[in-house]
Amino acid sequence: MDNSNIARQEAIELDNQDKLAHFKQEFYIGDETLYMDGNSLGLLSKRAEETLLTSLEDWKHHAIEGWTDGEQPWYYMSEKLGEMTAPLIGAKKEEVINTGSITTNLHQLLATFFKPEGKKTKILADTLNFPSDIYALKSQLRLHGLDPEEHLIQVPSDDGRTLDEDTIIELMNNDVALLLLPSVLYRSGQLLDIKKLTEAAHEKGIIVGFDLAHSIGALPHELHEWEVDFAVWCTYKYLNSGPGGVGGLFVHEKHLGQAPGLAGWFSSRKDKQFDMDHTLIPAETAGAFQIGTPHILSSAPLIGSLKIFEEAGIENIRKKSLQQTEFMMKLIEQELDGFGFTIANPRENKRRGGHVSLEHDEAARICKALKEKHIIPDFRSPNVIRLAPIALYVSYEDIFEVVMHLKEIMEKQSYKKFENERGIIA
Ligand SMILES: Cc1ncc(COP(=O)(O)O)c(C=O)c1O
Ligand SMILES: Nc1ccccc1C(=O)C[C@H](N)C(=O)O
Repeated sequence: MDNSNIARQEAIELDNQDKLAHFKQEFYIGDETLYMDGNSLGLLSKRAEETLLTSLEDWKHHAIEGWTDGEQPWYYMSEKLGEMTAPLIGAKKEEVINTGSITTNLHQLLATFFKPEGKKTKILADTLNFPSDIYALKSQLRLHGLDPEEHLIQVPSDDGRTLDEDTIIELMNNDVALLLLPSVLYRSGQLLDIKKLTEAAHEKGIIVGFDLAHSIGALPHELHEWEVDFAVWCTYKYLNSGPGGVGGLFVHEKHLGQAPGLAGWFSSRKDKQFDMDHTLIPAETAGAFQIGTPHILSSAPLIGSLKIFEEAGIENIRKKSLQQTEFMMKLIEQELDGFGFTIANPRENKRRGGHVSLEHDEAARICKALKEKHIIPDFRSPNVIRLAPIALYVSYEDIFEVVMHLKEIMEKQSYKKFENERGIIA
């Protein structure tokens, strides 16, 4: 048997031993498709579909009464989802609420926690974070009358892929009021040491926020114990809530009880909200950081989806995800040697998230060639192919197939018939 046949055999054996394998049947995907893009948009599960349909039924049968009656009362849905999400991030249920999007939640929490005072007026972030977070930071600085050129410090990267925690810590000086970082970097998949960074920042009196977009649902967190001040995330990636699915936020217990920077009537204590008083009495939970009416139809699928996480267990998901990405990297090294690929994510388990980051000069058109073969990766400019074998619905055999198709594309140079440019949505 040649090496690729040995690898196929290994994939089949790993699938046979896999205790999470049965979850794959719960997700919708074309028979021919090998979906590697669950880190951008997760797949629809039957359970998410069911809980969305339940909310439609509640609307159909209860109309306005659906806020309190019906199977999934809308008035409490964001809190219920917060409670279901808490175990995925190591939080108490009061510390979590399902609301907004990453960017709007970030605005809310910056409006609440960024309080420039005296010399402490700067925000520390990095040069590799997703642009939306940086736009939010700059606009919040401007709202305070501060010039981002001077007040936003962005930690540089030596290799353009990863960040060095010690360099970040060196930049935590007494001028810094707030630190915002991604837990996992969206391009390279590097997982930062949240605990170490939080401890170091707190020693300098810096408020710490994390963007969990690329880690929630992929790996466990201990936000309460690590004393992270706040966190934001989306639910449409690893949590499979659907396009535009409502996001979430975490505020540490020690900050609960304070008024939200951006208030609205859904920031209210639930029993007080309909008093319609013009003085806000904020919820004593993370619910206080909601603003307006919750987007029920974009929240309901998450109920079903999170039930799958409750059953599967985030520790088991992480274990499988690490084994799958390891298997994928091993195959890439074995089968794609000499074709010009670089594995850009860190190799140690404790420094990587749920996707493999492959760099290639022809990445944009290699992605197009993969899509022609019904393999869905994503491309991130200028040269990254992201491949995310999602533990809940990708098998080891799927991973084997993806790498073998990639090999064929490179051998036949079939990518050359495409332009090496990104599409409108990369
Ligand atoms: C790290 C990160 N932050 C922020 C965003 C933007 O989030 P949203 O559009 O939900 O505000 C994304 C992806 O869309 C992301 O990957
Ligand atoms: N929200 C989206 C809407 C349309 C297309 C992609 C996205 C993404 O989420 C991209 C993702 N944040 C990324 O890591 O690149």
